[in-house]
Amino acid sequence: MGRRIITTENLDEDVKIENHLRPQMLADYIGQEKAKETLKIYIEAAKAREEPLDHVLFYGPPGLGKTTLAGIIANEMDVNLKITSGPAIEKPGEMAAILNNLQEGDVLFVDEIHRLNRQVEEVLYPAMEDYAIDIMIGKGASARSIRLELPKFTLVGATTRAGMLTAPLRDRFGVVNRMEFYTVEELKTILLRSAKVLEVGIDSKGADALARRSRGTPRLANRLLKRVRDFAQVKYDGYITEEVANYALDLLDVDKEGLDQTDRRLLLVMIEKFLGGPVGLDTLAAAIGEDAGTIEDVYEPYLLMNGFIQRTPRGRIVTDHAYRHLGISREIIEK
Ligand SMILES: Nc1ncnc2c1ncn2[C@@H]1O[C@H](COP(=O)(O)OP(=O)(O)OP(=O)(O)O)[C@@H](O)[C@H]1O
Ligand SMILES: [Mg+2]
Repeated sequence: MGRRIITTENLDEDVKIENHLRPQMLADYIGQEKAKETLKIYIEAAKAREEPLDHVLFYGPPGLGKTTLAGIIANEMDVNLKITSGPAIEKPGEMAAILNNLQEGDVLFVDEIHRLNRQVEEVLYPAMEDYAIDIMIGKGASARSIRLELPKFTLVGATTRAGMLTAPLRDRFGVVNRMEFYTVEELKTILLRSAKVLEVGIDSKGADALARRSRGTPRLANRLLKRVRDFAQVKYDGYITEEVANYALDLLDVDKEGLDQTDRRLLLVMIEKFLGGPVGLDTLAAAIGEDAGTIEDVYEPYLLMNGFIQRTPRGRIVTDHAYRHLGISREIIEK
């Protein structure tokens, strides 16, 4: 499959622009009102008690601002941010070393935390609960375990797959936040702010057109902005209006509802091969040649939220809204 512009995964080109587009403080962070509200209270309370913030877990689809929030927590608490990820840590000793090098109050951000292996994860249990790790000394019969005290720290975990976290790990987070898709209004605000940072001219209707096609996801909004900017520069006089935005987005094959080719192909396969469903996740995954987990975490949430598909006990079904959007008549298919 070709690279999707609409993919919400982190592409290399994003990393460059993302870092200076990331809001640094809570007040600049748009949307996610519920998460923001809770964090604000916990941060204030922790600061007043001069204690580290309780461990925080963020979960939800990619590109909704989990990493950004981890950075903001560190900034608001005025402490260091250390970043690692589940797949990056292979041995318990590596995790122990990272923990042992933290300073009092630091934030340790563990991205893709559901991908930690079991032994590494077990190091986190006493670390999170008692700020201590148990280390084995010696070998064989003389082996014994000693307890090493750690500085008090805050673990911030992020995952796209909350269902894959083990219960003991999940239970050790004091604050658990689900990330929501952003509204068009929120995305518009983010886009106007990003345009300012990138020094791109854009009017309100241009921002609106981009926001509508960003799949509720700030990362995509910023990426589309960048693509459309290039386009405006070459084809128009560098200014993004509604017309420029729509023209560029049509060329990029992102439709009015923010669906790209992969989304549409998923719906079409469901309609053409499975008469609109119900079809099971694994069957669907095999039919379009994608991993079932990727469909579930990356493609499906947006399609579900916007009523293109529904989940039933017997599998996924395509809705009337999707048929209308694709311009396909249900009757013709069902004959
Ligand atoms: N609330 C927000 N306000 C403004 N910009 C945002 C906001 N949330 C995210 N962004 C922008 O979107 C980009 C992606 O956000 P971020 O990297 O935090 O997502 P993520 O949830 O960590 O994604 P992943 O699951 O792929 O790691 C960032 O560069 C940031 O500029
Ligand atoms: Mg991230």
